[in-house]
Amino acid sequence: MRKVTVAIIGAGTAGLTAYRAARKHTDSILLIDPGPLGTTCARVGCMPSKLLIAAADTAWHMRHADMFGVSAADIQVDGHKVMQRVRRMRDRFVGKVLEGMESIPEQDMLHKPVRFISDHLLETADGQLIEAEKIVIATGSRPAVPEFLQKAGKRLLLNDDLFELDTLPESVAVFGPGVIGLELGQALLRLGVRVRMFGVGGAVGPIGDDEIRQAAVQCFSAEFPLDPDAQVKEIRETDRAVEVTFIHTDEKPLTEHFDYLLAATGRRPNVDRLGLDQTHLQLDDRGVPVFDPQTLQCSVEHIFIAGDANNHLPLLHEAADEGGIAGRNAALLPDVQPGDRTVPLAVVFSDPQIATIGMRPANIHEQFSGRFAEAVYDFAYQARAKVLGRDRGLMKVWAETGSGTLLGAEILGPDAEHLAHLLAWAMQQQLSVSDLLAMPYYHPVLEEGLRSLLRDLQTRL
Ligand SMILES: Cc1cc2nc3c(=O)[nH]c(=O)nc-3n(C[C@H](O)[C@H](O)[C@H](O)COP(=O)(O)OP(=O)(O)OC[C@H]3O[C@@H](n4cnc5c(N)ncnc54)[C@H](O)[C@@H]3O)c2cc1C
Ligand SMILES: NC(=O)c1ccc[n+]([C@@H]2O[C@H](COP(=O)([O-])OP(=O)(O)OC[C@H]3O[C@@H](n4cnc5c(N)ncnc54)[C@H](O)[C@@H]3O)[C@@H](O)[C@H]2O)c1
Repeated sequence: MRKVTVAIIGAGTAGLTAYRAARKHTDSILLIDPGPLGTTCARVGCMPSKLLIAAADTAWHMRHADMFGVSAADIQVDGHKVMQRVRRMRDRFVGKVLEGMESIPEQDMLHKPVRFISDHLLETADGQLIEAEKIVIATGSRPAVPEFLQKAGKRLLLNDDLFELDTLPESVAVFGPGVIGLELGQALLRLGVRVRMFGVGGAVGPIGDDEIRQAAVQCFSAEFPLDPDAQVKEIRETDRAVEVTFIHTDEKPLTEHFDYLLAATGRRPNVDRLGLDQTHLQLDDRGVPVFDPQTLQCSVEHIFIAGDANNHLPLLHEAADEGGIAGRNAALLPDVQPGDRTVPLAVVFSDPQIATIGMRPANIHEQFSGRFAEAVYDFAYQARAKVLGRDRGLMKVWAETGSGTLLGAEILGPDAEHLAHLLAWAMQQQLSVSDLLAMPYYHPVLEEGLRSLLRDLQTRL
């Protein structure tokens, strides 16, 4: 039996940062992962999706060049070349991660999946035992595919599969207008793929505010058929397609055929195959260990959980931050300290982009009832957005009455990624509306739209 001070299960973003943080305090450490290595973000997540979107944006701008009096005639999208670049660049990003892992001594790694057989004991499939004083779970997540979508058979695509396609398909039915569905579905559409998007319950992306959600539905459905609350009657795999029967706007059933069905219906943490029932860990109703988001410590004091595995904030920068906190706390147990968590920030790389910053609207309504004000801004009136031909979307900011402290914001609009950072950084510094209004604003820039919103918000405080 191998005995170690710290075992880290999963060598993705969270696991690797946990390893580096723990390694500062102990040499007795084991990083366990059967692979494929290289992180979800670089292999099948953030990076290949952004590469596909970059190609799609280029095609879209060329197609819309006419509005500026510029003609880009005969635009061709070469599906093979698009996918080749996605994979070539993706492989570089993965290569960088693997290169970074070369500094990890081979004796610190175990390339096998493990399960718990007790609070301190892990076992590989071939019976190898590892006794660990402290354990960090960092096993990530995988797509959650509802049973009825499985009827698409071999025409069912997950994000992992999409990037392996040799060329672009002719048509794709996208299930789930969440973050992945919007990003990949819109990118495919802009590359010339026929896309129809189906949702449930009306949700679009991570948007919490109803007015912004409705604006998003309007915006996206002007570009492709999107039903955020679809009634899908049947999914069937045929010899040459996947057949989707759904209730159309005229209340009649309609059947359409697609090359593929892309399931983007959410992700589930990889904790169900870890043998957690063999431990004393307290689990929530989804089977995820209950944990403290500040320290990442679970109910069994020597076990920590970081990254997508805890399903708290399944984003790259959060996985990295959590890995660092969990690795440090595991190594130094019982000296467990709350780590620095940053203001919540999420960006969807659709067009228009979507961003959520700080507290969610529902929480603001609950926790600041009668003590907050909000203001909304329509990008249709924004000079810079009009110049760029990208004047679609809404932005909302919430602030506490009296103090004027910024509480949260949601943006559907051009370059939301940058405005979102500005707001997140301001919130992290606990700036107020008047603090932000005292900042310089150039002309003509998108930030002037934020200033108009803040002036309006100031009058409501
Ligand atoms: C299509 C897509 C696009 C995305 N885009 C963005 C984006 O633009 N921005 C952003 O912030 N986030 C994005 N994300 C989310 C981001 O990729 C994840 O939040 C992040 O990669 C999670 O890191 P992690 O370390 O928790 O998991 P991972 O990187 O998945 O690492 C988990 C590791 O655990 C290993 N493992 C699993 N089970 C076991 C076991 N039993 N034993 C040992 N090892 C095991 C796996 O092999 C894997 O290496 C995207 C995700 C997807 C799917
Ligand atoms: N830009 C980014 O930061 C980025 C990009 C991609 C993924 N991610 C991360 O990955 C996570 C997972 O992304 P995701 O898009 O899979 O999940 P998600 O939770 O964002 O969206 C899932 C969507 O599927 C819908 N849905 C569920 N069941 C359905 C069904 N049967 N039919 C139709 N629709 C259904 C949900 O209502 C929701 O709108 C995100 O929450 C995010 O944390 C981040």
